[in-house]
Amino acid sequence: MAVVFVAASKLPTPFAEFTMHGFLDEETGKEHIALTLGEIADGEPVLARLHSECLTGDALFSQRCDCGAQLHAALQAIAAEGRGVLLYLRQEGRGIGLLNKIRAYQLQDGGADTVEANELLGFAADLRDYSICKPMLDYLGVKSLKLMTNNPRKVSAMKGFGVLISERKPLQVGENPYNALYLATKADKLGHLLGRQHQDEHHD
Ligand SMILES: Nc1nc2c(ncn2[C@@H]2O[C@H](COP(=O)(O)OP(=O)(O)OP(=O)(O)O)[C@@H](O)[C@H]2O)c(=O)[nH]1
Ligand SMILES: [Zn+2]
Repeated sequence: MAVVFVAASKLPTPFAEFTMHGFLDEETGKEHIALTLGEIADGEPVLARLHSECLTGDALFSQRCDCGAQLHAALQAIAAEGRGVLLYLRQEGRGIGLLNKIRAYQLQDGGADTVEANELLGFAADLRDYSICKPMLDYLGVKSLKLMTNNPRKVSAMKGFGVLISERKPLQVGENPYNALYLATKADKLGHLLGRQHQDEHHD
């Protein structure tokens, strides 16, 4: 079982006209997408975002999280550079799925934080598996990333799969009164690098 390429098309957006590549994970049946811009298979580091699905933030303007603002900012940055890749990964709710995320939000409405809510539902805090990224990047010919993320787990996961990370670019956008506690919990319990002191990190 593998993640296989199925079809590609143009995807015009307000930011740029991307190429959209569709992939099927034959093991889970999940359908993932890569948006690409420019020449990315030349071996040079590629501006990249590995974005986990958040229907509420990405499509419904939710302010409970920072996902929509991060998606917007990442596409804008790729368009400004004229070159890059965004993998849109269908691992909603850090891998627990949309309906369980709503259950988790209900628990958070009652006072739990985002990690406690997952645990109360019997899930680990973060169930995402980034191994799906590797065959997608291989298909696209991308070998090295300038990765837009605050999440060190994404950096170490990619390195573990042999993908070079030339640079981590912080992506701190979309903070608001509704997601302040959520972002603080990500920093405290999930290791996200959200302090003001974090500058771009260069890796060898
Ligand atoms: N279980 C759960 N998932 C959430 C909650 N809030 C947001 N999410 C999910 O968290 C994920 C966030 O994905 P990303 O923005 O790609 O990843 P990240 O770990 O925040 O790292 P960054 O690259 O720094 O943004 C999405 O799958 C959201 O659906 C929550 O309260 N509970
Ligand atoms: Zn979100």
